Amino acid sequence: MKLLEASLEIKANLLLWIGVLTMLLVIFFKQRWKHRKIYKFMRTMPGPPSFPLIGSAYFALKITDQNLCEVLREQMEKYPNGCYWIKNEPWFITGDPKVITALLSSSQNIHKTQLYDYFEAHGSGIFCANGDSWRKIRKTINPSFRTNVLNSFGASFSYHTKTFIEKLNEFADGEKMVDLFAPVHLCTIDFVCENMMGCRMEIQKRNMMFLSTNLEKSSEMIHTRIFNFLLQPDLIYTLLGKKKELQRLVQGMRDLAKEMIELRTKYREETRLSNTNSEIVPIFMENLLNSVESGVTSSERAVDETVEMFIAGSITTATTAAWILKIFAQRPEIQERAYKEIMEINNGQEITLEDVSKLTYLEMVVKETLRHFGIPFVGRALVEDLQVDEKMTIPAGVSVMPILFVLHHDPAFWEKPNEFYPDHFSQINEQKRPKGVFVPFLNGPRHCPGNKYAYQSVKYLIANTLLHYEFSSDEEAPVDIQNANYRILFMVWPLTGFRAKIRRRANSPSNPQAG
Ligand code: HEM
Repeated sequence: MKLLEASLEIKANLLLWIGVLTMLLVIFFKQRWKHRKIYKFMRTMPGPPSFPLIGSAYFALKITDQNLCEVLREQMEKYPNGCYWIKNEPWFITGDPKVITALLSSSQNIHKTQLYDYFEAHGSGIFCANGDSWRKIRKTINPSFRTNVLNSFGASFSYHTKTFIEKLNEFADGEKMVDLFAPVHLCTIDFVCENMMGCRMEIQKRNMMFLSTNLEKSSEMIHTRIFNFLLQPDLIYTLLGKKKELQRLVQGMRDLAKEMIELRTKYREETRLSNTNSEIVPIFMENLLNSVESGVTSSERAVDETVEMFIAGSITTATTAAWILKIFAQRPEIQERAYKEIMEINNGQEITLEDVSKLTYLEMVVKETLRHFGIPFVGRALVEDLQVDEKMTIPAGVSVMPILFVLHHDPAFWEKPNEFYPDHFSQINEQKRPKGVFVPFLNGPRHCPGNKYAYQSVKYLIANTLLHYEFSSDEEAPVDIQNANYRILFMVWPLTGFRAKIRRRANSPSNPQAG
């Protein structure tokens, strides 16, 4: 009897196991069938070998804070259009202009990949938003970047640049190598606070250095997490105390955002009460507060949007301007040509916002800086099949990572891909180059709305600074720019910092000894 019971139990167990196994197989094959297009695409395209559980993510194990560009470059050389299984997700990593152009011009494939979720530590605003939430906020902010609004920033640029020029005098002994990033960043923060938020916060005069150093640290932590799978689970991140540290670093920016929202709200109320009919320029904060008043945006979300605009508008322009000063210091012939152009505009007097469009050589320098050191890659999760050409369609469900630094160094389009050579952007060379191979601000529906503002503010700051100071360096200019190591903090950063020696020009307009 006991024997019979035992045999029945074994049979029942066996049946149970067969049932479970069949169910798992059904789920597995259903998934494979549902995603058959993805599996087929991933099989047919080249890519590194993939292993159970980790897929092909093992290549990321070599990544440190300082060699990300190098590792990606290595991978791209092996697989220029490469398929990777990363944590069970299909990725297509590419520097191919055809794929990048098709992706950026798609009106449907504008979803950011999951990697952007880590940026929510800074705020859940437009940068990470998708779907309707993104559409609503993008519609709200677009008018803030129209030409008439941008043209109204002249007085603010002039005021804060004068403060910057005064501050730089502290370091202008012509001897010491000084890291220029924080002073430049405080100035671009002052620009953004006044031009985007309508608040003169005097960040430079109040020496609010922590805003720059904290943003540098928090951005570094977020970028490290993106490429370190061990740090990705929330539980581990919290237990290691990193979540708390990030919150602490971001707090100062959130407090500043709240302060600016309060100030601008008060200003709007006072303007309404005083019944003045003066026209209010629709800067970013005006549009945002209108959207809060009409119930489209919540007050909490308005803080997130303010923080994100603060970051997007300040750290990118500061990185670009600081790179340019570093390059001037290492390449006196480029500095001299830019200086000559600036001197010819107003005979050595202040460059105004209207003058900025005449600075064609300086614009070439800005573009060449963005070609080498701009945002190195972006990511989009396809929600619809992406037809690249008659031979290639990337199926929905794949995440695509366009590597802009590979596109921007493709020898097919650049005469001296690895050199700093502003003439890549001479009128003739620009006309020869196909569209879509230089996209530091992307193209299409999700392009950077701040592109014109970025050129305007960087050119304004550099031109007026160069009238007063000359830069030099102890560091040699690298011969092969692309094959060096860099950090990534939104954009590409030098490992040695943005260091240069500063000397006040004898004929500087504010030099008491100037003739
Ligand atoms: C040299 C300076 C800049 C560069 C190279 C740059 C580049 C970019 C790029 C590549 C993106 C797309 C990022 C992605 O999809 O992952 C982007 C987005 C964005 N940028 Fe810029 N940017 C610069 C300056 C600015 C400025 C000055 C502002 C505002 C004042 C700004 C505001 C934004 C915003 C709000 C987004 C998100 C747009 C959206 O998702 O719809 N950027 N930027």
